[in-house]
Amino acid sequence: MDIFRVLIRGANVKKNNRATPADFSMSRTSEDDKILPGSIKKEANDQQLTKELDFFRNKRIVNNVDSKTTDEDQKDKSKEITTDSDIPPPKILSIEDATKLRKSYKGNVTGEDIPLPIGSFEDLVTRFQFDKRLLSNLIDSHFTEPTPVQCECIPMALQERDVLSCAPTGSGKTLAFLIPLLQQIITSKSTEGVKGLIISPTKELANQIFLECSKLAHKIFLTKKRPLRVALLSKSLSAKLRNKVISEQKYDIIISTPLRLIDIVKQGALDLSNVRHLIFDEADKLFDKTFVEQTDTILASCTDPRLHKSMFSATIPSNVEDIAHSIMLDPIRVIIGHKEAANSNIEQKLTFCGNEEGKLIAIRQLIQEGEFKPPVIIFLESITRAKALFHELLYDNLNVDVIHAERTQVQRNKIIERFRSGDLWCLICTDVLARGIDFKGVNLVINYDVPSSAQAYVHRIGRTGRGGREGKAVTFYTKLDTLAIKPIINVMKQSGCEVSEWMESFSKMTRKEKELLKKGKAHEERKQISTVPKIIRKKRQQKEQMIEASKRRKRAQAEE
Ligand SMILES: Nc1ncnc2c1ncn2[C@@H]1O[C@H](COP(=O)(O)OP(=O)(O)OP(=O)(O)O)[C@@H](O)[C@H]1O
Repeated sequence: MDIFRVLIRGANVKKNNRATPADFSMSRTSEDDKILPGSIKKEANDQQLTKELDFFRNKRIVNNVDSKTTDEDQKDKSKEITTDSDIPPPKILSIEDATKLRKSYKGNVTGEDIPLPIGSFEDLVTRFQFDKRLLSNLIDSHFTEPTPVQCECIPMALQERDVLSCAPTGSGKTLAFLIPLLQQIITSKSTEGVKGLIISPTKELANQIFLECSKLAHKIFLTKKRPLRVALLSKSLSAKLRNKVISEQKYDIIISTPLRLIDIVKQGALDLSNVRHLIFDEADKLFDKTFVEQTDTILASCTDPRLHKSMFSATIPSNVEDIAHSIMLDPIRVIIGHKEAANSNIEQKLTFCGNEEGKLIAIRQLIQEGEFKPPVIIFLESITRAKALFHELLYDNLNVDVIHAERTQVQRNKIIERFRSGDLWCLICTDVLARGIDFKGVNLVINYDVPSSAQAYVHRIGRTGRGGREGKAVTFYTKLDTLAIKPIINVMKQSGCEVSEWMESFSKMTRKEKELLKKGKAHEERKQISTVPKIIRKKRQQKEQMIEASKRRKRAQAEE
C-alpha cells in the first residue's frame, strides 16, 4: 500500500480565499467542510451564496426543497409575460448600474459604444421588443436569469455588433449567442434562405447546439404557416440538399462542422449569400492551424456585406484575438473572469504517478478510496491509448466505454446517450469530447495523460463544474511530463488555486521550453498502457478476435 501512496503522492491544491474570476459561482471551500457539521454547512453555504456570487442565479431553483413549487413558479412566470404591463422596468438603466453589475461578475468589456448589459431576461422585452414566445420558451426551459456572459453578449448581438467573447467553461455561452440569433431571425424581414450560421469544431457539439436551439425555437412561427426552422447539417441532410429532395430555402439557421459545410457549399447545394449572422463556437479551435483554412473558406462564402460575426470560447489566445480584430468590424471584447483560467468551481489536483504503471495503480487507488465517483470522464492523448485503457478498465469490471474518432457516429451518439442517462458511469475519450460538450453532473475528470496545452487543459476539465455545480479534476503526470505540466500549474494559479512554493518556481518556463511546447514536443513517446504481462495480453487479444469472428459468422448466417 505504501508504494501506492508514493506513486500517487501529488500536489493537492485548494482554492484560496482570494476572490477569483468565477467565484460568483456556487463555490465552497474545503475548510468549511472540515469545520461545519452537515446542516450548518448547508445553511452557511446558502448564506454565502449572495446574489452576486450566484453565477446562475439559480439559488431559488436548486435550493428550493419543494420542486413542485419551483415548477409552479416557472409556470406563473411564463404566464406573467402575456401582457406588456406585466414586464417590470429594466434593471440596468445607467452606466453606473452597468459598472456595478460588471464588477460583481468580474466582467471586462472593451470597445466603442458598448451597450448596457441586461439585468434580467425581462429587460429584453422593454429594451428590444423581445419576442414573448421566445421568452416563454426560455422560462419553460428553466432559464430564468441570464448568466454574466449572457447579460453582456445578448444586447450586443441584438444591436448587430461583432463580438469576441471569452467566458469560463459551463457558463452559458451557447445561450449567449442563440438567444439574440433567434430574436434576429424572428424580426428579420426576409423569410427565405439561411440567415444564421453556427460553426462548431465537432459533430457532437454541433448536435448539442442544434438540440438547444430547437428547444428555444419550439412553436415559433415567422408567418402564419411558416415555423422558424433550424437544421443540423448531418450526412443525410447534406445528401437531401444535394439531390434537391429538400430546398435549402427551407431553413433559417444551420449548424455545422466546417468540412461538411464547405463540401455542400462547393457542390452548389447550399447558398450562404443571405447569411447575416455567423457564429464561431470554440473560436480559438476554429482559427488554429487545423481549421483555419476551412474557416477562411466559410468566411469567403458568406458574402452579405452586412454580415455580423461572433466568436465564443473559454480560451482566446492573443493570436486568435489578432485574427478576430482583422476580420471583425469594431468588435466588442467581452472577458468574464480571467482569460485562460479554468472555472473556479473545479477543484484541481496534480498526481505524480512515477511511470505508466503508476497511472493504472492511481486509478485503482481512486476507486479504492471512494474518490472515483461516477459519472467520470477520463481523457487520453491518443486513440491507441484510449482503447488500451478501455480494455484495462473493462477487465476491472468497471462500467466503462470509449469514444474516439475511429468509432462510428452511431456508436458515439449511443455512448453519449448512455452516459447522459446514467447508464454508463465512466467515459474514456480523446480530445474529441474535450470542448463544449455539456454533461451536467460529471463529478470527476481525470487527465490520464497531461493535455498538450493550457487551453486543452481548461476545456477538458471544464466538462465538470458546469452550470453552477462543483467538480473535481485530477491530472496524472510522470517523469516524462515535467515540461508539459508547467502550463497546467499556471492555469491553476490563474484559477485561484493555492499553489505550493515548489510548484510556483517549477512552473517558470524558459524560452526554449516554450518553443518545445509550441512544437508539441513536451515529452517522449509514452510506454504502452498495461499492467498485464505480454503473454496474457496476447491471449486476451486472441480471445477477443475469436469472439469478433464468431459474431461476424452469426451475422452472416442471419443475413442469408
Ligand atoms: N441562464 C441560465 N440559467 C440556468 N442555466 C443555464 C443558463 N444558461 C446556460 N445554462 C446551462 O448551463 C450549462 C452550461 O452552458 P453551456 O453549455 O452554454 O456552457 P459554455 O459556456 O458554452 O461551456 P463550454 O465552454 O464548455 O462550451 C448548460 O447545461 C446550460 O443549459
